[in-house]
Amino acid sequence: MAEHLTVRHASGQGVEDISLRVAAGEFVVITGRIGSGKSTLVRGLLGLIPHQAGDIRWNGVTVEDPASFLVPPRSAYTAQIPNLFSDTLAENVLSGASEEALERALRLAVLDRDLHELPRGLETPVGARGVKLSGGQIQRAAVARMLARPAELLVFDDVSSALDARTEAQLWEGLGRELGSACLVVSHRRAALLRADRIIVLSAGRKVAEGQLSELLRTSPEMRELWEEGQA
Ligand SMILES: Nc1ncnc2c1ncn2[C@@H]1O[C@H](COP(=O)(O)OP(=O)(O)OP(=O)(O)O)[C@@H](O)[C@H]1O
Repeated sequence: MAEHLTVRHASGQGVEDISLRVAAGEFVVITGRIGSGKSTLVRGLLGLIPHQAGDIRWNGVTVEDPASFLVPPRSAYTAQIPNLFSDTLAENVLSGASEEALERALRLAVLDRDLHELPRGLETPVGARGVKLSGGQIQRAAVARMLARPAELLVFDDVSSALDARTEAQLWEGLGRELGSACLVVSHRRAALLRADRIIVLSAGRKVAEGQLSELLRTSPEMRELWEEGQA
């Protein structure tokens, strides 16, 4: 879906000449150190920041305006620091999706266990004027919102602040079991790396390795270091 993509911030930093593909149903992890360009790459890919060179494609066809095209039912995204609207938790998760989707979305996002702690459960007002949720709860609510409507491609930018390692493994396993969507996941966690069909390793804005975990652990020093430092 990206061919030779270059995305630079005003500072000049960013990612250079990255090509990546995600096939239907595939689970692809983008990993790398802090500041290696993982968020810049997914934000550029989704058209949330402009790219300076390269091409974004969907089923082989160039996408002229990714920001308006890569939305449900094609693609959905959870940002590293998402926002909730000033409304109830239920409305934030549903925002127009069907009620039947709610229970599954809450369960898959591992938010169901938090509901009894909230003063009014799903009817608790959240967002700027509502009850203050933890950073993890906000991120899980955003994941639940993403899962409440079908999308062929789910993009997660680092959910590790929302989920402990075991719960993150549960999320990836649940997605695999219950949804057929392709996943593009930014993560440094072993839970994600172990689940990955393919891993893309970034370093200083460049793709330095790509492949399956076992192969990368043999061939990529950067992957080996990341794995050994892994906090999972
Ligand atoms: N909005 C911005 N404006 C200017 N430079 C930025 C901006 N966001 C990121 N950068 C720079 O671009 C480079 C890549 O950052 P990016 O956030 O994509 O890395 P990352 O791998 O996602 O890191 P993290 O693990 O912290 O999320 C870094 O050098 C960073 O300082």
